[in-house]
Amino acid sequence: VIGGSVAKPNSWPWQISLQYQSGSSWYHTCGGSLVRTGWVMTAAHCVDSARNFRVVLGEHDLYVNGGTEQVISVNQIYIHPNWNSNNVANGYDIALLRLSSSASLNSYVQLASLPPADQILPHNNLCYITGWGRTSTGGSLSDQLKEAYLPVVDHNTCSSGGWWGSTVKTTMVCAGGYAEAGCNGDSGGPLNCQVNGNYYVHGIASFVSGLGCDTYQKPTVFTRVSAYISWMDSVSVNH
Ligand SMILES: C[C@H](NC(=O)[C@H](CCCC[NH3+])NC(=O)C(F)(F)F)C(=O)Nc1ccc(C(F)(F)F)cc1
Repeated sequence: VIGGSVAKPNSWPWQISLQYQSGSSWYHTCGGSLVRTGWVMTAAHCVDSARNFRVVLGEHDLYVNGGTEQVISVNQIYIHPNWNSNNVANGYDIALLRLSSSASLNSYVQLASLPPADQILPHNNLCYITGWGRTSTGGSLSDQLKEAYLPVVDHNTCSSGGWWGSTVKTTMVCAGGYAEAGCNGDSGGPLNCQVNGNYYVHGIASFVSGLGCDTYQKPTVFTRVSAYISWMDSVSVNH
């Protein structure tokens, strides 16, 4: 996350750290959201490599054991069937991870609220991106979970010339500020949007400009969660 600030610990209790194993160590690679006690929602591009993954719930500082963490291995990965790893502009950058055991819900670990199917937020709707991603383009990951104010940029604006143009589809949500953005390592994490006083996960961090995470008129692009409610229901009810 570029800009913003360090979040109050566990103030986004559905946020998870998706980690992969290399040798005997584990590394943060993406964010995600706990959507059922046994299911995590993340980006397809985070899990389309043949790696061993685990999720860490109740996490704040990646390098400090705060005593609130729950580490659970990933049993099964369900990537959207239309996802094409060579074309993130196509969309479908969404995956569901089946956990090997259920998370214990408490004040540090809670389920995300998902929006109703097909809900579209208005321009400038209040949202926050959260994640442990790079804090500057090419910089290092954040040790502690960060949050940044990222108001919605409506599709009309986001898909216009000089902005993302036709790269952005209606199955995506754009959000951005002038100095705030998602960056590598925030992928898969939530865009937390306030609707009638409650926070809902409306986006899954998908991509930023290859020219830099906070490039002018290239707001962070998220998978629009409300476009995939029925797909998620069909996966979880059948597995
Ligand atoms: C370097 C930059 N990285 C990203 O945007 C990465 C992974 C994107 C998946 C692509 N396999 N995503 C992020 O950093 C995220 F946090 F914003 F989600 C990138 O690849 N950007 C990018 C790629 C393709 C396209 C386009 F859709 F145009 F093909 C636009 C931007």
